[in-house]
Amino acid sequence: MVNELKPSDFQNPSPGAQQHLNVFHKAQLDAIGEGILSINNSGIVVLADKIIREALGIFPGDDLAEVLPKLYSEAKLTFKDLRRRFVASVRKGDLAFLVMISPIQLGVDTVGAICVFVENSDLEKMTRQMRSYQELNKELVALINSSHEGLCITDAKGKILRLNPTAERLNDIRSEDVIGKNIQQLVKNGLFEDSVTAKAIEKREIVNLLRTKNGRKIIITATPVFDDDIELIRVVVSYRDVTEIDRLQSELEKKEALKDQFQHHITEIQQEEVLSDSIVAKSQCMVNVLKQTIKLSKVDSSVLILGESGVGKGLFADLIQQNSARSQKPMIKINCGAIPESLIEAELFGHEKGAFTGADSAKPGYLEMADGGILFLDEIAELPLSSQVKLLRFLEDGHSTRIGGTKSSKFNIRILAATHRNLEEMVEQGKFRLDLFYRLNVIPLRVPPLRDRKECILPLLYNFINHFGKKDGINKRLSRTAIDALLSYSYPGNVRELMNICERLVVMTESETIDLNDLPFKVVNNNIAEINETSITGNWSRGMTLQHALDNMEKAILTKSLTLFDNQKNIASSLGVNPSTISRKLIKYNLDKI
Ligand SMILES: Nc1ncnc2c1ncn2[C@@H]1O[C@H](COP(=O)(O)OP(=O)(O)OP(=O)(O)O)[C@@H](O)[C@H]1O
Repeated sequence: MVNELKPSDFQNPSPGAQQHLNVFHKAQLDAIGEGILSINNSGIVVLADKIIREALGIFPGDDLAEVLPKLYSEAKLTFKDLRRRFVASVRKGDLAFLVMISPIQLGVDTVGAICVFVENSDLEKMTRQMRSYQELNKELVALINSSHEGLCITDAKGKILRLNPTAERLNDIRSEDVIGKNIQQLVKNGLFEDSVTAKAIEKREIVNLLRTKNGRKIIITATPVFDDDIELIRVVVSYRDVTEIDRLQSELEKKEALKDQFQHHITEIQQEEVLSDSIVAKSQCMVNVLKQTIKLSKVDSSVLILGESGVGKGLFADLIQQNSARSQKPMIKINCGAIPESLIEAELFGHEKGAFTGADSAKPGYLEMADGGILFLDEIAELPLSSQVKLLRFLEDGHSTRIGGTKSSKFNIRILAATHRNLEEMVEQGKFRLDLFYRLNVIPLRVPPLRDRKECILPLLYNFINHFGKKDGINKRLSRTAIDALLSYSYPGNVRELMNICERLVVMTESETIDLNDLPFKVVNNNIAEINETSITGNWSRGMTLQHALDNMEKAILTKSLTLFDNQKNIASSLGVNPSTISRKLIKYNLDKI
């Protein structure tokens, strides 16, 4: 072996120089740090570096087909197609390698192959990670590109990195014209309309903007993205076209408004039907109560109907039932004041056979009978306290047990209650349970007394005179003076009293016209009685003579009568004196000029 190589040894080495060169080659191979192995085209190992020898135990002269058959079969493919190829996971014992096979050619002939082994455990992990990153990237690109929202991604300085097709369309630009360019510069050049990215970069926070372009409303949102060290790395700008949403929203609003209008019409039609039908309501306050009633019919809450006796509370309960979803189901009415206290619970909750003396057979209660429908508790204030507790229990959980029974049953009932009493006052006095009051008073409905809705009186009069006239086949009419007197009356018994007066007048009046004289005494004298009451206490005082007090009273009566009646004849008839007396007294009190 020669100690030093001469330049000519590299062209045409002598055997000694060749030996010297081989040492270099071997050392170079070993120094690379990867396993390197070469085979001839029969698969016999020609060269094997230190790693191959020591780690894999493969030496020159070994048959690769025997020591690494998988690698050999891949090498054979390389002999054929002369392509470099990678073989993952070539294993020997515990070791795994990634091997790159490259052909060795001498002129046009393939004389063998060289295999470079790279230890694979870390590489394999990295390759797997890389593959999953690649897949993730593909997913991300697919996601971005298929998004209906426009997306533009820039780096921390505003350089555009990516733009999806929606963003291209909404901004009227092409990716190839803008990618790699700075967004602020593009904005300056008028190519891009976006002032949010710069702001998001500057403020390092999300920035929103509403832009209208070509009749389309677009919400632009720039969201800064930070790395783990809170360094700004990207800005994601989204473009959301809200034109369609806006249009749908306004369409929805229009539809809602239309629906409300229809609903309103339906309610009005229902109200008209109701008004022309069973309930006479002329004054505004009564019309309002009717409207409220129609509305609350549609919900399923308990209603407490309040109002003086005879105002029509029962009628309103009927109206709620007729207009409710339970109209086809029973409405059971109980007058709590009309049932003896000892029987009320048995009536309400029912009883089993033999539950008490006289209970010869089992009987369902009103609650059972009203199941699915409505229970109307009229005169609820008259319900005894003991029964109030039981009713409350039922209202709380919908369960009820017959008296003498053990099985409780659940009923679905809407409760309506009515009273002419002041329940709040009764609660204060301990006569009515506060908890029951709250349960019943979910929706209070107050029916005004007739004196507070004077416009209703005349229609009610006509309604009942016609009604009773038709019933008896009699056609009656009211004289002007009779109407005046009936309009002035205070009706403490409300509509019920008015109705009774009408029935009496139709039946009792002989002539076709009902006149003042036909009216009941209380109606004719109603106003005089009112005057009397205030006059006696108001006009008489100590030291005043009886004659003086009587004169004062007479003058007050005449003054009031003049406002109530058209002429002296009617005043005389109303006060039961001669017209000449009235004329004389009017002169006496200087009232004849009025
Ligand atoms: N607005 C109205 N139009 C027509 N009839 C009415 C009207 N209001 C009441 N009535 C009639 O007057 C009568 C008395 O009405 P209702 O019995 O409903 O009064 P109420 O307030 O329940 O009285 P109570 O508190 O005494 O039970 C009924 O015959 C009813 O039909």
